[in-house]
Amino acid sequence: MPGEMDKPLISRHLVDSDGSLTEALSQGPKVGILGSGDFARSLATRLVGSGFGVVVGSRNPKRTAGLFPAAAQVTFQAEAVSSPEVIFVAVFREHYTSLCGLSDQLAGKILVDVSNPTEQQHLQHRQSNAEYLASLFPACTVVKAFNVISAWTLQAGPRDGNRQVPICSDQLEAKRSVSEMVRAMGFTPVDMGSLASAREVEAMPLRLLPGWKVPTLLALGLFICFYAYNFTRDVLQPYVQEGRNKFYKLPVSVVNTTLPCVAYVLLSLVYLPGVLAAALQLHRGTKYQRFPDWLDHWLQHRKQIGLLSFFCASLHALYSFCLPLLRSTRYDVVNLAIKQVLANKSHLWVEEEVWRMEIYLSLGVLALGTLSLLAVTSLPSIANSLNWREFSFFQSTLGFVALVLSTLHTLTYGWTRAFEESRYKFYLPPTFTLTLLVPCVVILAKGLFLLPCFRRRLAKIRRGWEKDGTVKFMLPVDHVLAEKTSHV
Ligand SMILES: Cc1cc2nc3c(=O)[nH]c(=O)nc-3n(C[C@H](O)[C@H](O)[C@H](O)COP(=O)(O)OP(=O)(O)OC[C@H]3O[C@@H](n4cnc5c(N)ncnc54)[C@H](O)[C@@H]3O)c2cc1C
Ligand SMILES: NC(=O)C1=CN([C@@H]2O[C@H](COP(=O)(O)OP(=O)(O)OC[C@H]3O[C@@H](n4cnc5c(N)ncnc54)[C@H](OP(=O)(O)O)[C@@H]3O)[C@@H](O)[C@H]2O)C=CC1
Ligand code: HEM
Ligand SMILES: [Cu+2]
Ligand SMILES: [Fe+3]
Repeated sequence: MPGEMDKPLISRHLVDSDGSLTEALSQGPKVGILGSGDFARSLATRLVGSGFGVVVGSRNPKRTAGLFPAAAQVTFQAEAVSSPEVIFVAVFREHYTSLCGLSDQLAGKILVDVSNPTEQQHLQHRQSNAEYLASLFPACTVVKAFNVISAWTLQAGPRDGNRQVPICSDQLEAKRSVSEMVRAMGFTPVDMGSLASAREVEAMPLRLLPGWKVPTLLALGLFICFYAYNFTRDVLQPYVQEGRNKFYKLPVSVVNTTLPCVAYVLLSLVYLPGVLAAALQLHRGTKYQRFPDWLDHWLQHRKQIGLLSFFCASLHALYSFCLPLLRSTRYDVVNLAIKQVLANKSHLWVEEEVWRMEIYLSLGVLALGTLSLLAVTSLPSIANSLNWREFSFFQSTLGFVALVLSTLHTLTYGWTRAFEESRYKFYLPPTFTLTLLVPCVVILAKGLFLLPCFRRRLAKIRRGWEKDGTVKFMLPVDHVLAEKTSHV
């Protein structure tokens, strides 16, 4: 649509000194909106605020006019669609057919489909809402846009909501015009290709934190298992075997021996797939073979698993700082002091215990500090400012350091407890011993891969070297060429 659409959609001149927007708007090309609901109102507000001329088409303009900004014109649908080239269809899919009476006036115009299907509709319809609209108005060009932006973000502006607006259409020109509008409204257009991808764009708002489901279920599962184990050892066993009531431990103490174990196991599960991947590449002698699906999926969920580990470790640190505040801790301290006095002992000081505590707490703090660096670098705005070597340094190298520090923290906390019979309750070993297996495998394997023979081979493989040397690619056999070159 040359001419009208060539002009920038938004007239760049500033509004008049008296701030009256209406004159400014009359010059810029008008934008039409069909529908007068929540989305239409927010869209009109944003468009007016971005300097566009807006005309709203409603079945009942009298009733709805008062809801729109003064600068927007609210009239009947037929009148609203006569002049604008771009018209937003802010009605639900089930009401598209009610617009068919406007087909003649709409012919040749750009219709922007902003609709979202419900989960159930999305599964029920094979055709996306946008493609359905295009089938009802074959003389129009349909562009899918703005469906992932809520009416609130549209109204408030992109500062506190999602800024990206996925756009798709079969007509490049139409996509360009709408992209310009998107930018003028302060959002960022993301080209999603042809209208065939409208279904994928309509699925976006239906997803809830993709990629977090499996890691969250894993963390929850680990928490339940470790909590049950600690409850059995720390509460049930004293109750059953010694008649001592330790149920008061449930809210804090048992949680603070469960959370660290979850954090620590999750952290090791972040680095285990990398080790398995490296072992596979060494074994196959190439990087040009896909990892098995389960490993691929695991590698793609490391960020979520890592952040959940950091979350649990942070809660564990907070709980640990609260331990001295517990009433039970105070009673224990006073009772211990009385016992000391009654036993006529003055000086309670176990050098080894003092050192043990000093060391494992300090290691815990260092481990958490290192993990927070990883958490910070996984924020998109920070990650985008790092090159892949810097990102890998933080995520891979520092991540491994955090794993080693957490292991030392756990070992020094455990100290010799794993070898003291009294620590076994119902014959169950101290909880920290269960957490050590996976991290130690990862640390040993990573240590192994640092040996020059493995490190050099891995580096070669990652630069494209292959074990059996020949890189298999076949040139088309050309007999004449073969003839000519055979006696070279
Ligand atoms: C708090 C926290 C936040 C995290 N945030 C993120 C995040 O934002 N994004 C993220 O991805 N992870 C994140 N992680 C997970 C983890 O830190 C990273 O995935 C890290 O890169 C894993 O490093 P690695 O050494 O295990 O494996 P990698 O260095 O990723 O390598 C894994 C395997 O892939 C193969 N490989 C690696 N490089 C190459 C190459 N150049 N060519 C061919 N094959 C190669 C090798 O087999 C290697 O062993 C986070 C973890 C934590 C604890
Ligand atoms: N609300 C939001 O945050 C978002 C909404 N959207 C999409 O925007 C579109 C509109 O949503 P929303 O504004 O919330 O919905 P509303 O119900 O608030 O408004 C829909 C409008 O459609 C018109 N309409 C209602 N019933 C009929 C009918 N039977 N026949 C013809 N037209 C009818 C009405 O306008 P009138 O009476 O003036 O003709 C009504 O104002 C939907 O497709 C939605 O998926 C997309 C992203 C976010
Ligand atoms: C500021 C940081 C930290 C502090 C102050 C801290 C403190 C503590 C304390 C006080 C205990 C003993 C808990 C109890 O018996 O009640 C403990 C145990 C433990 N901590 Fe930490 N810790 C920190 C960070 C971490 C991190 C980052 C990890 C691993 C990701 C971790 C993993 C563990 C484990 C596995 C145990 C043993 C739990 C058990 O088996 O009972 N800690 N820590
Ligand atoms: Cu649908
Ligand atoms: Fe997944």
